[in-house]
Amino acid sequence: MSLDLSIFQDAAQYLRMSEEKKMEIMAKQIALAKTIGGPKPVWVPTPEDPDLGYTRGLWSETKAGMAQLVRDDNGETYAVKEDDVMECNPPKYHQCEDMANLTYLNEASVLDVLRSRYTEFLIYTYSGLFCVTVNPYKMLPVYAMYCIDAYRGRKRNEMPPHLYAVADTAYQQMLTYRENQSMLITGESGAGKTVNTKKVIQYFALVAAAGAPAGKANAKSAKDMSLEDKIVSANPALEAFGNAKTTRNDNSSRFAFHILGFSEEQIDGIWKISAAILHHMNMEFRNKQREEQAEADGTDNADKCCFLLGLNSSEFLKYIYRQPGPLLQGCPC
Ligand SMILES: Nc1ncnc2c1ncn2[C@@H]1O[C@H](COP(=O)(O)OP(=O)(O)OP(=O)(O)O)[C@@H](O)[C@H]1O
Repeated sequence: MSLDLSIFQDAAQYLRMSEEKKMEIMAKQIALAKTIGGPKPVWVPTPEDPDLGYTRGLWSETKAGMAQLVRDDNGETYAVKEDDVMECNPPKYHQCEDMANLTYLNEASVLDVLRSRYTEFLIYTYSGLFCVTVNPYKMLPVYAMYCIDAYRGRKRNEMPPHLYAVADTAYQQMLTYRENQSMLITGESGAGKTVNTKKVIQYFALVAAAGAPAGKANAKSAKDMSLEDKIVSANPALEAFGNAKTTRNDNSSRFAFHILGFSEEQIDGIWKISAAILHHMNMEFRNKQREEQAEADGTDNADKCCFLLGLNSSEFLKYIYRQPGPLLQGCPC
């Protein structure tokens, strides 16, 4: 029996294609495949368009071990070693939810599945145990409370791919086997690791709180809620100090420490140290011949840095930047 997508409300279209849409796409794919018993449908590299990577074509013939691939779009022939030919998958695997099921698991087919799903904003796709996520750069309603409810305690293979299914599997296994579980979230800068990590933490916080035994749940609710708040808030607080601006992700975060139980004095100290490091990084030095003779320029960055750290700035400069030999030798700080 197919899953009733109405449980996902607004999020349904971002999680699984409707049966009508699937049929429509399948018909198009069958038309593209077109050559049952004829030349094999294959992926042809598109060197003129590296972003596209591959386009559809047919394996027309083989000459001296080189397969002659003819592109569907412009009829050009491209020769590749026979062993390197990447065959297209049967139409039923187009936009499939688990790439481990592909008949031909090759780079072009993986890219095709991910790209074609992404154009429909189906951002989660399984590859066996892995869940591949493509950053949508817009908030989809797939993290709503009703989605969390829908994935809770359900079998992974009966639900559309989602990070929550992976999180739920880990949670259920932890309860069943009484063993710690790990999730690896990896990807390039800006891929969405932080956002997805936060969603996982949120999932655990909500599911674990909801799963507390009746009676106990009420008695402990205020305490549990503050624990949830602490768990969800811990990541951004770490993020604020651990993050850096990259060419792909500004990821700047500003989040307040009170929830995590830091005292006013500790918070003040953290801001002072952070500001001191920033001023220190902004210090410039007049170029003397030898590095150890460098002098701070006329800006007040050194003064600000030392004020924040409670140091005497002339002593600081003298010992850190002008003293020959080991840097911190004799430093009064
Ligand atoms: N699932 C998502 N839905 C909506 N937007 C997202 C999603 N994932 C990522 N983004 C967007 O992409 C931006 C970058 O994502 P994120 O900070 O999670 O990347 P990252 O992999 O942690 O990067 P870095 O390695 O640089 O820390 C986010 O600030 C957010 O705007």
